[in-house]
Amino acid sequence: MFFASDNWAGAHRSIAERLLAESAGFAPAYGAGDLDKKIETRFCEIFEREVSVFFVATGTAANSLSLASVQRPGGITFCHSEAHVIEDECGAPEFFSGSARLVAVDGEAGKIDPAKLSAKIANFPEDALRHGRASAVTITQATEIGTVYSLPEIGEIAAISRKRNLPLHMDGARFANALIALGATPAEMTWKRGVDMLSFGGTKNGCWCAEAIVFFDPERAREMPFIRKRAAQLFSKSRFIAAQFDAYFENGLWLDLARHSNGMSDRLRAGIGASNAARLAWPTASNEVFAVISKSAAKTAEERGAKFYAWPVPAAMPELVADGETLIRLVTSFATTEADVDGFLKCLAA
Ligand SMILES: Cc1ncc(COP(=O)(O)O)c(C=O)c1O
Ligand SMILES: C[C@@H](O)[C@H](N)C(=O)O
Repeated sequence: MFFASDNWAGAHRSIAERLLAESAGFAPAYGAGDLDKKIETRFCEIFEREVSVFFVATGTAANSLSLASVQRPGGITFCHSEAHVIEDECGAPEFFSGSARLVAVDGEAGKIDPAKLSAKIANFPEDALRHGRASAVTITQATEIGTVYSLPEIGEIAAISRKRNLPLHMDGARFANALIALGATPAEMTWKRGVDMLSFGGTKNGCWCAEAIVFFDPERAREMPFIRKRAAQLFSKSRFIAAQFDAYFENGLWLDLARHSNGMSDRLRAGIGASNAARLAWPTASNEVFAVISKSAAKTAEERGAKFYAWPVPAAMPELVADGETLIRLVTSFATTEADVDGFLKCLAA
């Protein structure tokens, strides 16, 4: 019963087998091989347009280097107040961009509030020498708290960004989960709504270590080869990232894995919703569930082997948890089974 994070899951068998198959023989290094080119073409097909793709090792690298590529001296990137880039990346976005700053924007359900974004951007006029210059906006899809931006919501954030000619980045560490939750296509959920750059995550959805930066306008990608190499993120044996994506995309495996993962969270959501020993903290749509349970139920679950994290009560929801209760985060993955979910739900009823 492993619900701590999809980062705990292993690699899907098909991806592991493809890595093994690729491990023999020789191929040009540093992204110059045929398989690298094949995957770059595959990304263009998936997004229905010419894109530029850069493999990196982690989601943090994908986020930080994407934002670094559009920064300017005194630059400001606007993100949600609970965004991974501002809460969990140890200053990497600021570091790799040469000290650009992150400015938090509030919004309900883990999503940037458009009106608050407009107001924050207005605080940074183009000639604000001391205050800093608005340089980019970033949204997380699916968000850190398991919600997803609707297509119109993405379009609204993009329209605000575009008014000030600010590139819009999407942290897609759980991109496939959001696609399945919305029933959208990759193009509909990104460039067709005004997204300029994407951190495309494969690691949390069955890959061993496969992340990519995707630019929807190759002109914007001109500096990325140098930014990536300077950050020591250019894989010499890049074909092993390409091999993972090759299996990941083959026959739609990536979407099947996300569909399963979201489905296991659906099972959790239904079980918790029907329980009189727990309740959903807020509605979620991806592979993350946040629940309020009694501390005794949490203890029972942990004693029975369940792994999950307590989660900080959002500042905007001070009344969420009563005495004797705790807020927990449950994350499902491609490897989660119905037995895992049902076993956890039984702990709540114990
Ligand atoms: C929403 C989100 N973005 C980015 C990341 C960063 O990924 P990594 O831990 O691979 O740097 C994570 C990590 O799980 C995440 O949850
Ligand atoms: C904890 C957080 O940093 C990590 N990205 C996760 O989702 O598990």
